[in-house]
Amino acid sequence: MIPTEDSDLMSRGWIPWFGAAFEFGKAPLDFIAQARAKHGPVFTVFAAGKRLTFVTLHEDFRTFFMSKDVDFEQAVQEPVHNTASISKESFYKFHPACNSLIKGRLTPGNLPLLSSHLCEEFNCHLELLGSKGTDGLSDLVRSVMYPAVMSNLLGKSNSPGCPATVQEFKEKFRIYDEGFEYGSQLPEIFLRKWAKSKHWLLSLLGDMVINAEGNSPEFPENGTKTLLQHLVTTITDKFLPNYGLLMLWASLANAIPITFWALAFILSSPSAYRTAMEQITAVLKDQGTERTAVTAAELRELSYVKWCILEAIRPGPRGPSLVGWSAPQDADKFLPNYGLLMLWASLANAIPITFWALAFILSSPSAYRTAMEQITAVLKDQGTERTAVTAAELRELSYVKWCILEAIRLRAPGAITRRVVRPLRMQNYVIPPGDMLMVSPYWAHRNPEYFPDPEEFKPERWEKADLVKNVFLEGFVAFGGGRNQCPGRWYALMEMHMFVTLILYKYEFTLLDPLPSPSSLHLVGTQQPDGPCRVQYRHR
Ligand code: HEM
Repeated sequence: MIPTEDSDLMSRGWIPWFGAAFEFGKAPLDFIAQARAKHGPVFTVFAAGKRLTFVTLHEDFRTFFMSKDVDFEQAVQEPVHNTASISKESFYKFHPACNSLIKGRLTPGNLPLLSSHLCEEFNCHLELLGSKGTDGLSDLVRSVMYPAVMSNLLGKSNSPGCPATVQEFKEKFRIYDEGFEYGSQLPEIFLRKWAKSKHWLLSLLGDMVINAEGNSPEFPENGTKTLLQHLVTTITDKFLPNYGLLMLWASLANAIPITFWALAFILSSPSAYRTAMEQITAVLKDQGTERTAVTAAELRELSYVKWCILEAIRPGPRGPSLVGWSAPQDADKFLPNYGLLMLWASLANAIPITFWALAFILSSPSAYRTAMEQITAVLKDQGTERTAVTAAELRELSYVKWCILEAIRLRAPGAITRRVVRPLRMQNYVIPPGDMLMVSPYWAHRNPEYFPDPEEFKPERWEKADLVKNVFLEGFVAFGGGRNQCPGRWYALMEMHMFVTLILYKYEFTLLDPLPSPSSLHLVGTQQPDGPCRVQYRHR
């Protein structure tokens, strides 16, 4: 245990503290629960060279999300650098614009611009599953959702087209996603296979950015561009004022001081002054001094004056040196890297959750019955080949949405983080600047005060949430909170809701394995299953 570091503040508790990298690293999710039971609601773990201070009481979450003494960007900058090779400078410059862009494009009001295209893509990729088969449920969900969501957010030409390219993408993305947590903390040389996948994905994103730069709207029916096209425009446009500034700077900052030095050198050297003046008067002859013309031809004859200028430019102990600028090429240097981050954020959480939602529904006879009754009542007797699911129909499919929210609750991200930038008071403690402040949505959702029978899959609990007004249940923090709350949450809910509805409407399933447990290996993001979950499926 160590004392708090700010003795000026009134509350001077001792934060329970322990160096526990090894136990923590083995199964971090389990470790958090054990540490909380043993040490109370606020405790610090020293792991991977960092102090991680966990806050576990709901009453402290508001401070975590809203306090000006904690910072999101400072918490994630280094992981972003390690996982997407974005420089610190570029990250601080572009992150706010990227965040506002995604938030703005994926508001509930904008989703109808994307949803009918997404529905077509789901239909098309679901048909590729064939009329029957046996597969891992998780793999099956990925095979359909990856290409459909990529087409919807990045553009049709940027979505893996044939089964072989889908397979290749799935494999590279799986390695990248599974190693994301370690990759965010360790240099690439310790993670060769992971680094290879990362560079493969970066190069893929490089090609995608080139495709996106064409900039004609991807969805001509409503003039909408893809999220990637908007990202390209945002980053390039944000740089435009910088180009302008650089050009202004370049045109003034060097030439004018050099002119000063050339004059100063000439005036302080009698022989240089004499020679320069002889040449100038010989060339310009006896023009008037009021409007004196100096033509290009005359400049060519004024060689000595030019030498004086070149001598002033020459870097040396007394002379100024010219600073070059190469920033224009840097403007979009990191575009593929931002693209990769966006791609990861859009696939890494929603797709495992879709797997869990389906697995929970299929393994609970009553949930399955209720969901199917609702789906068949709402979609009526449309054909199962090209099934349209509109926004209005999704609104009627409330039970399916509850199932999805319940799956998110049970498999919520292991931890989200902020960096403490000024001493932060919480409970009886003062948390010192530099600490990484951690909240675990996974454990927060297991607090029986907010979620009775917390381990049970109970979709009905969501009846109390005002989902029409987009309000979740109290205590639900799967999407984080405050200024940096997940900007993709409304899109995530829409895509999962639509996909689960479609696949259950089109196919009958038989579970071949018991419901797997969640793996406690990772803190970043939603959980993966820790064992197989195979299904047999057949077209209805
Ligand atoms: C079930 C699905 C999802 C979950 C549980 C989830 C959860 C989260 C969480 C917890 C954060 C951090 C928030 C914080 O620290 O307060 C986050 C950030 C983010 N999410 Fe999601 N997310 C999901 C789906 C998506 C989707 C589908 C997209 C994009 C289409 C997306 C885009 C992002 C982005 C870009 C960020 C980073 C925001 C920033 O840098 O400020 N997410 N998400």
